[in-house]
Amino acid sequence: MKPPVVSDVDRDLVVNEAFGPTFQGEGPSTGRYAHFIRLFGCHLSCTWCDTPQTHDPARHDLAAEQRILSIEDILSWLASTPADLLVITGGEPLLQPRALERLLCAIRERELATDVEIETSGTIAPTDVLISAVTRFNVSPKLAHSGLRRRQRIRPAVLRDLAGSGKAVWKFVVQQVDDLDEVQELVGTYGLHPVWIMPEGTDSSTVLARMRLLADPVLARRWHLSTRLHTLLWENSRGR
Ligand SMILES: Nc1nc2[nH]cc(C(=O)O)c2c(=O)[nH]1
Ligand code: SF4
Ligand SMILES: [Mg+2]
Repeated sequence: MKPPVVSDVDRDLVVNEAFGPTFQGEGPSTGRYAHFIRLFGCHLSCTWCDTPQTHDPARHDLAAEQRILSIEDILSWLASTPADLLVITGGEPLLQPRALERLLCAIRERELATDVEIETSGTIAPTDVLISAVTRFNVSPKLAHSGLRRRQRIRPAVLRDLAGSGKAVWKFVVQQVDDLDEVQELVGTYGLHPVWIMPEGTDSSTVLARMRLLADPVLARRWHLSTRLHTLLWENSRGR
């Protein structure tokens, strides 16, 4: 079966799931009451991807995983379930910039969320409208263990744009202590700040074990440590 095409039409978003309330599980806002929109589609293919249902036709029936939602549909959902923090994730949300701009501007106008965060891989530059409409980009540049070639995962101009936006935090997914040297190289080369280290893992025992290994080495580098709160609480459940 041919995979569905993600198009950037202005009035609709191609969505995998919308869910909440739950807690933001990752990064600086961990523990905040939050609603999520998971957009469909990703141009990358990390070996350990935890959301292959957004883009991988070898593992999922993509036609069954995608929903076309109009911006009005999403606004009505938010109006009926007041959001403090709205998190837009994926997949790669920045593949649908125009519709996202319209959504975020309408959310601002109607005051349907206090804060909006976008989770992104740091390989697609955000538009100026998106930069002004979001509270923060949680950017996760991928390391070598993602299995991607360096030129696929590290886009210097995009990293510089995001760093220059003043709205990016850098959340690196790490498997082992040695990965921190690779993070250090990227941080130094592109001037990335602030740095959050998050363990890779989709079950609570892996997340906890890796956090314990990473804690002291992360402190020694004066970086921040993120858990994956939703994984500790609910393992790999969908819609959490
Ligand atoms: N609770 C919760 N927090 C999250 N933070 C980032 C997520 C993601 O999938 O990008 C995520 C997620 O899937 N669930
Ligand atoms: S960038 Fe994110 S959604 Fe895309 S393959 Fe990597 S982990 Fe999965
Ligand atoms: Mg996730």
